[in-house]
Amino acid sequence: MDQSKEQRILNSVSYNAVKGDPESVLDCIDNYCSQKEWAMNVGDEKGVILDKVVEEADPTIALEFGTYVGYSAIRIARLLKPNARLLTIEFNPEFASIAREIIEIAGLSEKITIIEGHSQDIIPQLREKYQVDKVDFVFLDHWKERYCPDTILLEECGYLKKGSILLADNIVYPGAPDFVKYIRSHKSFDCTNYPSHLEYMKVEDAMEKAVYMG
Ligand SMILES: Cn1cnc(CNC(=O)c2cc(-c3ccc(F)cc3)cc(O)c2O)c1
Ligand SMILES: [Mg+2]
Repeated sequence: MDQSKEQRILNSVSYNAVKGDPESVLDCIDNYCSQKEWAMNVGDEKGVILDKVVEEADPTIALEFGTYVGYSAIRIARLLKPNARLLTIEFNPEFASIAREIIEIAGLSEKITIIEGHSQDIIPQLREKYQVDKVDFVFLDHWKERYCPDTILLEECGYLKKGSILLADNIVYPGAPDFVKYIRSHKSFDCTNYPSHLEYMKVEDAMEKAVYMG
């Protein structure tokens, strides 16, 4: 059977990246996806915005929706302090298994837990099953129509604390209009928009940061 695009990305990382070096894994994926096959990684341009917000948050517990092949999980985890960890949720089992291998090549398997399943099912389990009390940083990069309901669910489950930082990808393209309307009109969130471009393309996109004010 023909290999998937995601399998071809793994092949490229496995062949070209330096084992244990997250930067070389990121560079390999960015080179492959800008020169060979486009893929929906946050990419190098929006990746710099992600880096800056992660450094601002300096999270102990980080949460990601939409692992895909693990590019943003590596971007986040490479910046985490020694005892900090990232939980990343992916519904597609093929993506999750490719991400597990790419994260292993980056040498970040100890800092990253991949949880397979649908976000709305997993969020209520984070406290009991994954010992999560509060989340310090959340990266939303999964199905765009899930951004809003999952943010509401995080708040309802009590995982957000004063200063928790949410960062959402693809605010312009593919877009998440209900999330933007909700978060910008919610009194407990302080929002900032970061104009950028769709990964590996000259198409306009943006990221939205929302700080929970308690
Ligand atoms: C199937 N699936 C598993 N995870 C997801 C969630 N991610 C996205 O949907 C997503 C899509 C695009 C995109 C797709 C087509 C296009 F023409 C332009 C942009 C870009 C992104 O950065 C994304 O995060 C979808
Ligand atoms: Mg995205």
